[in-house]
Amino acid sequence: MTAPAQPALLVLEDGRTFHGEAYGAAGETFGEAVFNTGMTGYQETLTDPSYHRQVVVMTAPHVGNTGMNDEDPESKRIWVAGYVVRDPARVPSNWRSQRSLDDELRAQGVVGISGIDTRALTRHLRESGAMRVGISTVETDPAKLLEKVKASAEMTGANLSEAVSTSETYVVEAQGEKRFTVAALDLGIKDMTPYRMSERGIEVHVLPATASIDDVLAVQPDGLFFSNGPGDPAATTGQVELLQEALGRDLPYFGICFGNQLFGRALGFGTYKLKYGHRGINQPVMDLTTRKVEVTAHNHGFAVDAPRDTATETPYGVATVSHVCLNDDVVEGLELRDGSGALKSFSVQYHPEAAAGPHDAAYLFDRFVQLLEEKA
Ligand SMILES: NC(=O)CC[C@H](N)C(=O)O
Repeated sequence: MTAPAQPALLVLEDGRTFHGEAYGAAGETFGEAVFNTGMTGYQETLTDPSYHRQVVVMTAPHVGNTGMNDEDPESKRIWVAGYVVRDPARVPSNWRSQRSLDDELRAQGVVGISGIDTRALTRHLRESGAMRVGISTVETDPAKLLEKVKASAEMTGANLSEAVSTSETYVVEAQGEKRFTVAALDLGIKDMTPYRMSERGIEVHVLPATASIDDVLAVQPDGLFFSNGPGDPAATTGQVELLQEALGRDLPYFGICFGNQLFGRALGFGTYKLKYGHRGINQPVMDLTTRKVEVTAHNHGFAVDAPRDTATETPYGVATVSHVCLNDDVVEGLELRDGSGALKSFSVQYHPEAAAGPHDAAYLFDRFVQLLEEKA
């Protein structure tokens, strides 16, 4: 006999209400409701710091089947503010599983809800756009929960990277012979990213989000990297100025996701909020130089506003859009070249570290190494 399920309530900012069952920790939570279409990789999703303050709805109908292990997390904790699933696995089954997802959510105090028609919820978010949401196992009155949702923090204008960043610098050593040193600003970095660099002979110094240009130069870097991270790129100023100083000193730069948005801002472009964002592991992106299409992992709710077909003169060189998403033509990559056409810096909006996701975009780490080689 299993204990009767505890009811839980989900209320969206526009009043749409779903009734489900408590999943993970009991309690109440608020955040921006977003959906992720990945059929695998829930452990990487949960521990991706970019999901800070977001309630993630999984479109995969059955979640938790392979349990949780100590190898796959992308950071030290679960960052999602809440978790919405349709049908959780009652018994995880995988040779690597160490505990159940339900137990892990509970141990980390993450409030979730199950038994939700996640298809209906996702269609609603697609039609009406990402919005605030509340989940509660204690409030039974939707109107009262709605009031709290409306009083909760918005994602637009939120500056969150410092809240998730490391407080101390740490070093990820190069595997094999050390070839280069890179200063990586942790705006919410996923562990796989420095790992992908270390595999290529890069010693990665992961710096706090508050690092100054002097902190960056102190590690005598061959290149600079800005990671993914939560929040609104338009609400970030210090890191944009840091990047501009580095570009002014001709330091080669590579950025991923938030690092692409801040690169865009450093080059003078704006950013804007997408209606419901891209979150999943099968998003088609075209490299506009080679016209090759790659299938990629995404997690972004904002994007860079830059012209597709014309180059833009900036104080640091000539900037162009290098990649676009084939679903909606959103900018997925930027390049900066000097007057002779040589690559100086670049960034992508998607996730070449691919945790979780396909490895089509791994070449971008090789491109960074090539850039460091050319500069050496
Ligand atoms: N993964 C990321 O770096 C996300 C960047 C930004 N917070 C966005 O939602 O667009």
